[in-house]
This record gives sequence, C-alpha cells and structure tokens, in this order.
Amino acid sequence: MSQRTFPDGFLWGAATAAHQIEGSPMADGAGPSIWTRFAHTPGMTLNGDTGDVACDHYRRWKDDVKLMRELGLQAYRFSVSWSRIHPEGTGRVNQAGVDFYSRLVDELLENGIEPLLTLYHWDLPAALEDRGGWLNRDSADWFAEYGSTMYRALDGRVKKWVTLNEPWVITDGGYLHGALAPGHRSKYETPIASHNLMRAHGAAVKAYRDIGKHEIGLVVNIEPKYPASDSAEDTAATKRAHAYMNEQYLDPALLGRYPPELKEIFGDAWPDWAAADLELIRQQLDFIGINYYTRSVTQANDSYPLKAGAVRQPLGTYTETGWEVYPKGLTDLLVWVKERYGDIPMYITENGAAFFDPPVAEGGRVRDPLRMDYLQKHIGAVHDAIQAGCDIRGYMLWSLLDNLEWSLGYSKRFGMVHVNYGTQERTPKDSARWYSKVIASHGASL
Ligand SMILES: N#[N+]C[C@@H]1[C@@H](O)[C@H](O)[C@@H](O)[C@@H]2O[C@H]12
Repeated sequence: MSQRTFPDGFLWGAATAAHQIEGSPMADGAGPSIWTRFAHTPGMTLNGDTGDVACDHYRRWKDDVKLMRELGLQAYRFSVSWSRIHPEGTGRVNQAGVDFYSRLVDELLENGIEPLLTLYHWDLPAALEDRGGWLNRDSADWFAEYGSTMYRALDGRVKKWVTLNEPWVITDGGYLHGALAPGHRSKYETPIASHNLMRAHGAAVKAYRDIGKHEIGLVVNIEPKYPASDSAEDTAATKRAHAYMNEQYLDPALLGRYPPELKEIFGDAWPDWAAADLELIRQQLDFIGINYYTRSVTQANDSYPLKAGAVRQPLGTYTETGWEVYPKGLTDLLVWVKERYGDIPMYITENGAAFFDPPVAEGGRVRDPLRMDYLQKHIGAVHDAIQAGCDIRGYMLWSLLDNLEWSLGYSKRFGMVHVNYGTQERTPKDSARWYSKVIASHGASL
C-alpha cells in the first residue's frame, strides 16, 4: 500500500464521556443525573454497575491529561455533565462544576491538546426528567440556557463545540426500547423526545451564534444499511432502517425536513411537526461528527415498529459488542454524507471496538492485536473517504480509557488504555503505542 498522507491540520485524538469515566457524580454541589438514578435502580445495569467511581477521572484528571500528552494526542473529545453545572437543570449555576471543566481545558491547552467539548452525552439532570425531560418542549430552552453557561465560561479556550451526542441512541435506547436511561418504552414518546432533542440542538446552536466565536456541530451515530437480498421486502426494510437511523437526524439538521419513512414507521405516533420547529432545528453547522462502529446487512422482520433488522454474517468478524468489523462501511457512509448533504466538514468523533483483552502482563503490557487491526483498517477507510473527496478534519478514537459501557457496565473494554478498576491503574495497551506512532507520522505509518 502506498504511504497514506492525511490533510495538513488533520486532528488525531481520542474520546470519552463524563458519566463513563468521571465518577464522583455528586461531588462539589453536583445534582443527580438520569444515569445516576437509572444505574441505582435494581436490574437496570449489568451487575448493578454504576458511575459512582468509574475511572475516577474527576479526581485523576491531571494524570489523565499527562497520559494523553505522553501518547501524543493532538485533541481530546470529552463531555460535560450538565448536572454539575446546573444541579437543578436550570437556574442556579454550581461554580465548582464549571471550575472543574475550566481546569481540565486549561490543562489540555497547556499540554498542546485541543479540547472538543460535547454538551450532552446522555446524562440529563434528574430534576429535568422530573419536569418531563425530553418530552417537555421547554427542554429546548433548558438546553440553550445550559449551553450558554458553558459558552460564556469556556468559548475561546474551547473552539469546537458539540451539542448532542447520538440523538438516535438517546431515543431508541431511552424511549423506545428502555435499555438506556430514562428507560421508557413508548412508540408515542419516541418521536416526541427525538424532535425535542433536535429542537434543543437548534436552540443551542442559535444561542452559540450570539455568544461564541468558533465552531459548533452535531454528532450522530450512523451505519450503512445493505439489503440482505434484492427482494422487495428487504429493499423496503433497508430503506426504513436507513431513514430511521441515518436520515432521521441529519435531514432535519441539514435539510430542514424529516424523511417520509418516519411516518410509515411510527404511523399515528408520528405528529405533523410545525414548520417553525424545523426552522429552529435547521441551523448553520460548522461540522458534523460521525460515530462509526459497524454496518447492518438488513432484512425485513416483525420487529416493532421498524420491521427491519440486521442479519449476522456467517463469514464476518465480530467484536465483543456483537458488531461486525466492516471498515468499508465507514468509507461508504462518509461518501453518502457528502453526496446527500454536500461538503460539510466532518470529524470521526468516535470509532473503536471492544475485544476481550488479556490481563496486564508482566512488565505492564496489554496485547490487543484485534483492536490494532480494527483501528488500522478503519483509519485506512477514513483515508479512502478523503481520497474520494470527503472533507474529514480529524479522528477521535473511542476510547481513551476502558470505561463504563452504560447498561453493560464495565463488561466491555473499548479503551486503548487499560484501567484496573480496583486500583485505578492505567496501562497503555499495544494499540495505544501503535496509535502514538500513527499520530507522530501523521498517518504515514498506518
Ligand atoms: N457501545 N458503545 C461504545 C460507544 C459508547 O460508549 C459511547 O458513549 C456512545 O457515544 C457510542 O456508542 C458508542
């Protein structure tokens, strides 16, 4: 393979999220989030795992930034816990919470690492859930208020902002299937929560334009859907699945409309949204963040309400989370984004895999060849998309650290750095050492 060259300024980094690594969820005046509440509800998470300690990053943040510098990271994507900033969700500001993230940002900058800040990575203040959460249309104002607090505190030091992380997972997991906080199971609530999340996205971007002077975008998890056969049923099912996961958020954000398949999927549960709502949602964005993990070979089935589902590939390689390793899907997806939405700049804001890692060997080594192979092939797929004309500005590996995988608890390890949850010792895996070389060579060593 000829040497791969990445664009000048292409940012190499890693990503995490507050609830998954910080621990100390109620420290220094913070309020509870829906994940604090959900994880402490018996039966909601594997082994009853909670974010009470996680990777103890709330206390070990300075050492973690030192580790990022040692690995040569150029950027670090993290999220802010809303309920550390506004313990009741709105109104009173908890300055100790703002100060935590201000110190973190300063430490990143002092170590030559660019911060990418995600405002919402699933941890809604519990106080707002008690007021209806994302089912309440006021949530757009709540979110814009919270975003404005953070813009005023950090804009200028933070120059790349993200409003929402993966609205599809928030609603499919938290409102339709109940696997994620707040654990609702309603075909009728799902479109309402989804729409209000996007209204909140729009309101937060509008607020940013009045306060901020840099860049703001949206992060979506999308995956290419390939029909399992050329039958009419599988073709139609693939179209529905594509609209439901891939177009449902990017279309309103970038085109100001929803794909028509959503009315077909949700039927009488899909309201006729007001045009003013779509105008609010469609705000000029500076970039789109793409979280990519896998593809879906899709067939028609009797699943509710989508009537479509993935077919396991007999010759496929699968990760610990049951996702097929399919790098070409990332290239196909990025080209699709460019073709459908134009030349909007993109970042790969998450890409990575959980594999069964061996314990830390003598001398502090963690051999993770499957993860290295996954990363090498997927970063190569990003390069292929760049060669195809996609404007991709960076790659954030998921994840910096092994961390709390939501309802799956600590059972899945996505980190390039191993975390011993008993001692909190961090040990860079072989993949971290390999990634450091990729960064140092700007991709040439891939
Ligand atoms: N599962 N999994 C790994 C990873 C999850 O840990 C992140 O929080 C999400 O943004 C996204 O789902 C991807």
